[in-house]
Amino acid sequence: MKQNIQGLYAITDPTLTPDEHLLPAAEAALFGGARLLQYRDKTAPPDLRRRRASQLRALCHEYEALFIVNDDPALAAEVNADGVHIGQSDGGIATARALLGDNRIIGVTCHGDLTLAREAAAAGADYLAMGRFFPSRTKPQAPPAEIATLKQACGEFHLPVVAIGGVNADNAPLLIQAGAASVAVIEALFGHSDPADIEAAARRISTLF
Ligand SMILES: Cc1ncc(COP(=O)(O)OP(=O)(O)O)c(N)n1
Ligand SMILES: Cc1nc(C(=O)O)sc1CCOP(=O)(O)O
Ligand SMILES: [Mg+2]
Repeated sequence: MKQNIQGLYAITDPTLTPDEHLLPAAEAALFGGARLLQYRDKTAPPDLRRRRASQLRALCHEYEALFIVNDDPALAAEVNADGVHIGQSDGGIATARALLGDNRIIGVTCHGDLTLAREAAAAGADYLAMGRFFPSRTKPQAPPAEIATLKQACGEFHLPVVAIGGVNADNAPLLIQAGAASVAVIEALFGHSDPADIEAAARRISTLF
């Protein structure tokens, strides 16, 4: 499972994709080639989050893609997700590892900071997420990161590095050439409402790998 952290990493967004369209939108991204899918919803009530996370896990596994839950290691454990993504304020790697065990994936936000990346790698992260590399309308306040730092991280760590922030089919090649194992994308996929357009956008990015 951990060796499959590679390729297009789709991340859901409740503002861009209303709940009633979540499953068809996610399926379109998977059909277009997404290899990982993260459920990122900070606003849905707990029951709905549980139900959607279980449904997305099943969908991802139909496409042999990895299913990751954002922010919430307890939910990831409860729905038997493949892993969790945590930021610098999301409770720490040790807590997540205690809930998820050694076989699940823990991804960690390291911004553009090699010190954070070294700490995350030493604490047992399975992938390092760096960004944001381009302006992002989804998370404009995310601190900017340099592609030179991405290149350095990809050379230094024996872990996959995921690049995020304003990524689309036109700029993704810069990140892949720098060594990113995966690019994480929200708006360039889910900014489309027609599933056929989501699928086409996913395919354009997926074929870059
Ligand atoms: C793959 C990936 N990389 C970075 C993030 C950002 O995580 P975080 O810093 O915790 O911010 P939020 O997503 O929780 O707003 C991510 N989710 N996924
Ligand atoms: C959730 C998130 N985290 C970031 C970081 O830099 O840590 S950038 C970001 C938003 C990514 O969405 P889009 O592809 O629409 O820019
Ligand atoms: Mg977070």
